Parts: sequence; C-alpha cells; structure tokens
Amino acid sequence: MVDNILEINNLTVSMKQKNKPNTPIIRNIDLKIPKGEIVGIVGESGSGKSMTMKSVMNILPPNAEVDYTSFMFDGNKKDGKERISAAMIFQDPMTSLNPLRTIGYHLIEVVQRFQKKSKQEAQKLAIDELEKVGITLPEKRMKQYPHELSGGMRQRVMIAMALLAKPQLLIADEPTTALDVTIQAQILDLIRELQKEEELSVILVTHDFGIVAGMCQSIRVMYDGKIVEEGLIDEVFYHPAHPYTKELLKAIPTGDKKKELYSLTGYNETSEEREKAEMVSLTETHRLLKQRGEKND
Ligand SMILES: Nc1ncnc2c1ncn2[C@@H]1O[C@H](COP(=O)(O)OP(=O)(O)OP(=O)(O)O)[C@@H](O)[C@H]1O
Repeated sequence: MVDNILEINNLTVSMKQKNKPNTPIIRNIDLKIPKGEIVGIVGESGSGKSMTMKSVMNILPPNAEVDYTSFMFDGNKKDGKERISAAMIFQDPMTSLNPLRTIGYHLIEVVQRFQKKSKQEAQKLAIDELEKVGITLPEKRMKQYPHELSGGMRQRVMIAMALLAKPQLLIADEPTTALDVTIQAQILDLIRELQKEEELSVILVTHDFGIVAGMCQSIRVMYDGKIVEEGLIDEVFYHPAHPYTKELLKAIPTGDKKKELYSLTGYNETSEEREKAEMVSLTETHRLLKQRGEKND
C-alpha cells in the first residue's frame, strides 16, 4: 500500500460572483500525494494549479466556495480549516516578504509561531536555517531588508522560512519561474537536497516539463480545473494517454531554431468530450512494479 501524506477526494472550488451564478474553477478532483515523493503538477495558465494548492493550505480568497468528500493529512481526517503541517513557497518572494521588515524579523517570527523559543534561541535557529539553505554571511543577512537581496537569495530565504515551520509537506508554486536559468538550477538542487535530508513530501507546481523530468517521481496533469492524467514520469512522458497531455508534450520547445513552436491554442474539449473523457490514473500496481524494478536494477 502506498502511504499518502495527503489525500483529498472530490474537491470542488467555485468563485462566488455578485448577481451571477458561481463559476466553477476546480471540478471534482481527487489528489493523492505519496509520502517522501516529489510530485509535479503541470498544466497551462488558468488550469487551476494554484487554486488547488491554496485549497490544500486553506488560503483561498474569501469569495471562494470549497467542497470535498474527504480531506486526509498523514492518515488523519481534517476538516480542511485545520492547520496541516505544510508550508508553501511562491513564484515571487516579494509578495510574501514585508519590505519594511528585516529578513531576521520574518524568520524569528516563524520560529516563535511554531516553537516555544526565546528571541535569542529563535535567532540562532534562524541563522542556522539560512546557512542550511546556502546563504552566505547569515548574521549580516538577518539585518538586511528584502530589497537588498537578489531574487535567488530571497527565494532561499522563503525556503528557510518554510522549513522553520517544520512542515511534512512543502508546496512550491512555480518557485523558479522568476529566476534566471543558473539560479533556477541552484534553487531546484536545494529543494531536491532538502527533500532527502528532511524526508519531506513535495508538490512542485510548474509549467515546465523539463523541471518535472529532472525533479519528480510522478506527475499530475491539470486541464480546465480537472486532473486529466496522472502517472509515473516515464509513463506519462513516453506513453501519455490523455489527448491534452499529448498536446502539452508536443509543445515542449526542442531547441531546434528552424522548427516552428507548437501552439496549444487549437486544443479545446467540447463539454460532450469532457463528459466522456476518463481520468487516466496512476494505479498502485504501476507504482509497485516500478519500485520493484528499481530495487532489482
Ligand atoms: N481571486 C480570484 N477570483 C476569481 N477567479 C479567480 C481568482 N483567482 C484565480 N481565479 C481563476 O481561477 C482559475 C484557476 O486559476 P489558477 O491561478 O489556479 O490557475 P493556474 O493553473 O495556477 O495558472 P497560473 O499558472 O497562471 O498561475 C482561473 O480561471 C482564474 O482566472
């Protein structure tokens, strides 16, 4: 049996609108995240990736209406409003950092929210965490303001803040999209290392299949508020089953400048097709066969 850190069944989110019917944004999805795995969530802009993650963290906008049949975290039923041991990092760290407060202020605040520590002890833990995420001169950084740090360093600070909350699940929503390629690779390496060291489960939301291939064990593909396909990386990359996944994979740039970029604008399910479309799901048999295969290698 696969041990799941998170299991949500039949999640639906819709937005309340004045004098108009509610707009459905997430449509009856089941989301299972196995313990200790890095799971990639892909899909085009607007497919509902961020809203799904915000539902997990219970940080949806006030006009959102959420419903689900069950919400289990680490085997325990939750009502979805309770705090779960999860932390989230976003594409733009500046949206989560107060420009008027020092880096130290942010980190100490997180420690003291989650652990009973004196200011001095919290300061020491914060400095240690900055070191762990690869920030040089951590004592100096504690006194600096967010704008004094580079984008990559700010994302490291966000990761340090997330880890100080001692999460079992880390959700990274497009964590490297705003960074240049070398820094991107460093941040992804850091997430991979920390996942192993801290035995974290990670959800990595991205629109980049390359990142998924290099980082994740399994993948969920979202389209129009639904998970249309899920599977282990090799299965989905080499044998995509859902027509939308096939289109997404065709749209990966090949690096060949002569080849025209493939556009997905033509993909549009009719509601009839949508009704008929079966969710292509990852079976436990696939996963177990794969794990057995890896051990025999
Ligand atoms: N505050 C809001 N009020 C109303 N609708 C919203 C709100 N936030 C998002 N939406 C809508 O919800 C849908 C899903 O958005 P979401 O941000 O989850 O997509 P996404 O897949 O994460 O896209 P991106 O990659 O661009 O972040 C979109 O149609 C979006 O317009």
